[in-house]
Amino acid sequence: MSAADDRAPAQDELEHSEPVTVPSEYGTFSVIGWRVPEPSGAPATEHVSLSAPAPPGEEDLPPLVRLHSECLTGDVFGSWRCDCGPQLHLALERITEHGGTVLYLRNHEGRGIGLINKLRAYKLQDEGADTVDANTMLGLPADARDYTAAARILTAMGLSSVRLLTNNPDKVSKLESLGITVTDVIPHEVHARTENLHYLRTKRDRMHHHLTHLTPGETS
Ligand SMILES: Nc1nc2c(ncn2[C@@H]2O[C@H](COP(=O)(O)OP(=O)(O)OP(=O)(O)O)[C@@H](O)[C@H]2O)c(=O)[nH]1
Ligand SMILES: [Zn+2]
Repeated sequence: MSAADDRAPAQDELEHSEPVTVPSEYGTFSVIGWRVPEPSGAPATEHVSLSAPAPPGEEDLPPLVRLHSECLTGDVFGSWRCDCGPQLHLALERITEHGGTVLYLRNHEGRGIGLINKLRAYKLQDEGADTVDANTMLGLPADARDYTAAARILTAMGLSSVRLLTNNPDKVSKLESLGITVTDVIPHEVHARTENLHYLRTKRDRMHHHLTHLTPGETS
């Protein structure tokens, strides 16, 4: 353990590791781990940023940023119930091509209700509820995500003005309310599948996501 690890951080202090290089199938990233105290006083959550430089000709644009909410089932296990896995892979590709940062938010699993509650919500969806009502039936918010940690990390990285990869207008307004300027909202739509079509239509119709091509196999 290093001297830095021994040091007791102030209660609301943002901690981070030094950047390390991670080569991957998408390209090479500069990766930083971030530890952000939860406002509730709950144990701090560890997040991770993956960044790549902008190519010549694109350095003067605000950086591309993807705020990716953790989805263990989609991101790691390749679940087809949602579009998270393909969205993550598309973001990593876009960031290595155009430069910018993927910020992987690990307190956002299940739109902020956690993994076990998300799986409980899946059970209710299998019994007929949609993704919004399933959360509500569990006595939980339809979307419990808080972007304070994301805004703190972006600010610490010097990214106060960004081009955001998202289909979710609520994500844009919440980030802007925390002091980050979103100069452009760049659609981040991936192929719909038969298995996630109902879920995506619910996101479009009830959560106002900009999803324009909801036929399996199509993307914008
Ligand atoms: N509670 C709940 N969470 C889900 C469900 N399906 C996916 N998620 C979670 O939803 C989060 C991703 O949110 P989305 O609404 O898919 O997309 P978004 O991040 O708001 O918007 P984009 O930036 O356009 O991707 C991840 O944390 C997933 O774990 C579900 O049926 N119920
Ligand atoms: Zn998912």
